[in-house]
Order: sequence, then C-alpha cells, then structure tokens
Amino acid sequence: MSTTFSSLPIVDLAPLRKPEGLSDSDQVTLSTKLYNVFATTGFAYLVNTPLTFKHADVFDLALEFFNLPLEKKMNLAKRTFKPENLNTYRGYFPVQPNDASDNLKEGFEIGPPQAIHSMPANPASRFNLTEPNVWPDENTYPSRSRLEQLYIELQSLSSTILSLLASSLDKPADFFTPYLTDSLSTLRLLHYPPSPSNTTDTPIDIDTSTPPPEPSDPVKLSCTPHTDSGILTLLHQDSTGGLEVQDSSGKWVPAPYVPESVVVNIGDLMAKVSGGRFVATMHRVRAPPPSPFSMKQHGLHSEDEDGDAKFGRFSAPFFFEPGENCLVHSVDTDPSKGVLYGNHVLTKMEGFVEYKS
Ligand SMILES: O=C(O)CCC(=O)C(=O)O
Ligand SMILES: [Fe+2]
Repeated sequence: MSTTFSSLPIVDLAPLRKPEGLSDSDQVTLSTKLYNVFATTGFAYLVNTPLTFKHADVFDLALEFFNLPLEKKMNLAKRTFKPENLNTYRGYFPVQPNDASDNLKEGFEIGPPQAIHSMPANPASRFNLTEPNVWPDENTYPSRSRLEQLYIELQSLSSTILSLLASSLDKPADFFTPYLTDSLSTLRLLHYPPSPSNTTDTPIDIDTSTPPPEPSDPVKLSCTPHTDSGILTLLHQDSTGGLEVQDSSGKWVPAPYVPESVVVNIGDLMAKVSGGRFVATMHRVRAPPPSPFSMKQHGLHSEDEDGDAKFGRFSAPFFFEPGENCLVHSVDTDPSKGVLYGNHVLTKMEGFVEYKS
C-alpha cells in the first residue's frame, strides 16, 4: 500500500543526459531517489529525461493517428473488435459505447519495431503476443518511423531505470537485463473523447437556471481505477489533466500535467519482484471536460462520421514488459518460484476491457 501524499514527487533525470554518463555518486543519488518514490507513492514525475521527443511531438503523432477516418482505423482493429482481422494483440481498439459511462476511450498499440522471430505463437492462446505491428498504409505511414523511434527511446529509458532499481534493491546493475530479451513492451496511444453525458447538443450557455452538480455526484471517469499489471509504465499525458492517484487513505490525488515531464509508476508484477518494497498504486482518469460544441463535432464516431479527434484528452502510456519466456521472480526468492511473463500477461488480459470479446 502506498503512503499518504498530496502531490507526486519529481525526480530530476538530468544526470542521465551527461555525455560522459552517470558518475558513481549520480548513480547512488538517483537509485536512492527512485527507491524512495516507488516505496511510498509508487508514482512520480520524471523531468529532464534523455528523450529527444517533446510533448508536442508525441501528441502530434497521437492526433495524426486518431484523426484518420474511422474506417482506416478499423482496418487495424484487433480481432476482438473486427473478427476478419488477423491481429490479436497489436493495433487499434475503438471506443466501446457500452463502456461510455466510465471507460470511453480509443487506442492504438504498437509492440517492438523488430519482429520477435524466435517465438512461435502459443497455440493454446487467443492472443499472439509476438505478432508484428499493424500500420495504416503499411510501409508508407509517414509517422511509423517516428513512433518506432519513440518506442526505442522509451524502452531504453525503462532499461536505465530498471538498472537503477536493481542497484537500489542490492542486486547487480544488470539484474534485469534478461527482461530485455524479446521484450514485449507496448506503446499505447490513447484518446479519451468527451463523454456523451458531459456533452450537450446545444452550445453551453451561461444561464444559471440549471443548478451546479451536487458535490455528491459520482465522478465521471474515462479510465476506471486500476493498477498497471506489469513492470514499469512511462506516461506522456497532455495538458487536459484528469489523472488521479490514490493514496493509502483512499484519497484521490490529482496528478496534473507538468510540462515536459513523464509520469512513471510501478506495476503489480514489479511490486512482487521487489519483494513488496515497491507499490503498484491505484490510478484513474476523470472524463475530459465538455467542449462547447455538439457531440458530432467531437469525434465521437458514429457510423457515417470520419475521425475528428481534436477534442478530449490524449495520453501515451508505455508499458515496459519482459519477453514471453522471461522468468520473473521476487528478488527475495529462488527463480524456480517465478512466473513466465507470457503466462502472467495472458491471464491478466482476460480482464482488460480492451480485450473483452
Ligand atoms: O491516460 C492516462 O493518463 C493513464 C492511462 C492508464 O493509466 C493506463 O492506460 O493504464
Ligand atoms: Fe494505468
């Protein structure tokens, strides 16, 4: 369980930008700082990261994808959402009207830019974790190489953080290197449209005849409370706000946009790997505020409508994941007590809204 807190800590990664690399003292300072945040809040803002992407670059990529016509995006839909498609694990998931109340989002997921050839698909599974990525217009999608580059940089940053965490757990700095073999990390672009119940078909006026909502009104969400299931998440969020993190008293603490920061948090599996020293903290996302336009103008896609994703909230979580055959075990226990990452992720996926039939 996390501790109580009123805001997320900030971890300055500027030392990682030094051309000569980390000094021994930087290494100790950073690994101690990361240990402390992951043992308390489980969440932090990383600033001065070594990424070459600015926030505007990341969200231009997201906007470009979500503004594709719905039909083009549906060509990339996972088989769960379009039975004739071959992709089961990577690709697009559309807004699910049934989830409109608290999980209204569309997403696009990519895995490793290099195909993982060594791994035949598990025939017992509905999902092929090592399938190739799918792209609009196959090899000519102009942003493909930028998204692949973003993926590579986030993978590299995750690997650096893991080596700092290994040291903080009194393990050799290369303790997590086996996690990088055939790593299945996922870069997910997310668009949360304004929820229909947050939206009116007539322009909002300032008539005060409608009373303001009661404080007891349930909070409208776009992403329900959850912990991330894996190892480590690196999140880009736009300036809309809405991310909230739960402290140990049950209070939801806002995690607003901090310019050019990347939010980092620990997943369930890493909490176990750390022998319970690190916490996987619950978080949720509030529905984006209503826009003063009608629903049709919102990119809430109806059948006859092309994408128009200017409104709502955008984010891009990167989930660092080991390879399917990586034996993941607590630093306190024998590797024989571990789980194969592939088995862990397949079990978890049955519960994810994005993969429900
Ligand atoms: O959009 C966000 O800010 C958070 C998304 C998230 O928590 C997730 O996809 O696991
Ligand atoms: Fe999450």
